[in-house]
Amino acid sequence: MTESPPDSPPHSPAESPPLELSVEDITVSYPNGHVALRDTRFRLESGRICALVGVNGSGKSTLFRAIMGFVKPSRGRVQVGGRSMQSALKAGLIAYVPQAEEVDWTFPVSVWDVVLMGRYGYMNFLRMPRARDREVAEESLRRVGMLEYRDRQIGELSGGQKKRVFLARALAQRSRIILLDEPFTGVDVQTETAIIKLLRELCAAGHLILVSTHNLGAVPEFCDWVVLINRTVLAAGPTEQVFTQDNLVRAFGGVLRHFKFDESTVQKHDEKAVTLLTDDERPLVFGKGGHLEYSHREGKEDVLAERDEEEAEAAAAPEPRSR
Ligand SMILES: Nc1ncnc2c1ncn2[C@@H]1O[C@H](COP(=O)(O)OP(=O)(O)OP(=O)(O)O)[C@@H](O)[C@H]1O
Repeated sequence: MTESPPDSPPHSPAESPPLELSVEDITVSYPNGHVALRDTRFRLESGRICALVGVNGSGKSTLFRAIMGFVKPSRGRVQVGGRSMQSALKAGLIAYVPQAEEVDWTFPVSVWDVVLMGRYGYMNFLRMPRARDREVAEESLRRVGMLEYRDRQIGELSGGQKKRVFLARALAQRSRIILLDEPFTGVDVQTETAIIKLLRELCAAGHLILVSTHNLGAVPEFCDWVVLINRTVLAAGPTEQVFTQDNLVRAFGGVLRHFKFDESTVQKHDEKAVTLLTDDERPLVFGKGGHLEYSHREGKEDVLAERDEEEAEAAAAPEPRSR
C-alpha cells in the first residue's frame, strides 16, 4: 500500500472503503508487574461511535496507550485495516486525544501551535506549514469553537477548552480513527453537547470514534457500540445489547446507585416496575426484562418493535408448570 502525498488528507473517509480496528488478544503488563489488560479482544468498524466503558483502573487508558504504541503488549497485537499499528500510525490513520493529566501544560506553546502539530504528518522535515495546513488548522479550531483563542498559551485555558483544542488537533490530522480518553470529564453540559454533535458528524462521514467515558448516562444517546472492560473485555457489541442491567452491574459492581420504582410512568411502562441505575450524572432507566429505556423514542423504532415482539412471544409462551 502506498502512503499518501503530504499535502492532502491521507484518507478521505467518504471515498475510502470501510476500515477495521482489530484488537487481538492483547495482554499488557507494566514494569512493576501489574497486568492491566489480559487477553483483550474486540473489533470495530469505521462509521461507528464506540464507548469504552469501565470502572477506574479497568484499563481504558492502558488500552489507548497500547493502540497508540506507547506501551507494548506482551501478547497479542493491534491491527488497522489488516496493517500493523506501527504502519497505521505512520500513515496518520489514528489520532489520539489524551486525558488532561497526560499533557505537560507548562510547555510554552500556543493553541495555534498545538493544532498545527496535527498537520506534522503532512509537512516536510522542516515542519513549515503551508497554506493548506493553516486552512485545515483554522477550520478545525472553528469546528470546536476555539478559533478566537488561537494565540493563547495552552496552559492558560480551562480544562474544557484544552480538551476542545486537542480535539481540534485530532481533526486537523484528518485521521480515520479518533481515540478520545475521557473527553467529557470536567466539561460543562453545553460543551459536552457540542462535542457529541461533532463526533456524530465525524461518524456520519465514515470515521471510527472510540471514546472512553465514565458518563454512563450519555452513552446510549450518542454511542451505537460499546466495549465494556474490566482488565479484559466483559462484553462488546451494539449499545442496546451490551448496556443491560446485568452487564453494567457486572462491570461496575457497587459503584452504581440503584433505585427501584414499582409503579412508574416512564414512557409506555405505566404500572410496570423500572429500575433506575445511576452513576450520579444521568440516570439509566431499565424497563421490564432489564431492557434499557431511552430518553427519546425517536430513531429507536427498530429496538422498540423488537422488544414488543419479544414481549408478545413471552406472553404467548405456555406458563411453566408449577410443582
Ligand atoms: N505506569 C503504570 N505503571 C504501573 N501500573 C499502572 C501504570 N499505569 C496504570 N497502571 C495501573 O494499571 C491499571 C489500569 O490503569 P488505567 O489508567 O489504564 O485505567 P483506567 O481504566 O484508564 O482508569 P481511570 O478511569 O481511572 O482513568 C490500574 O490498576 C493502574 O493502577
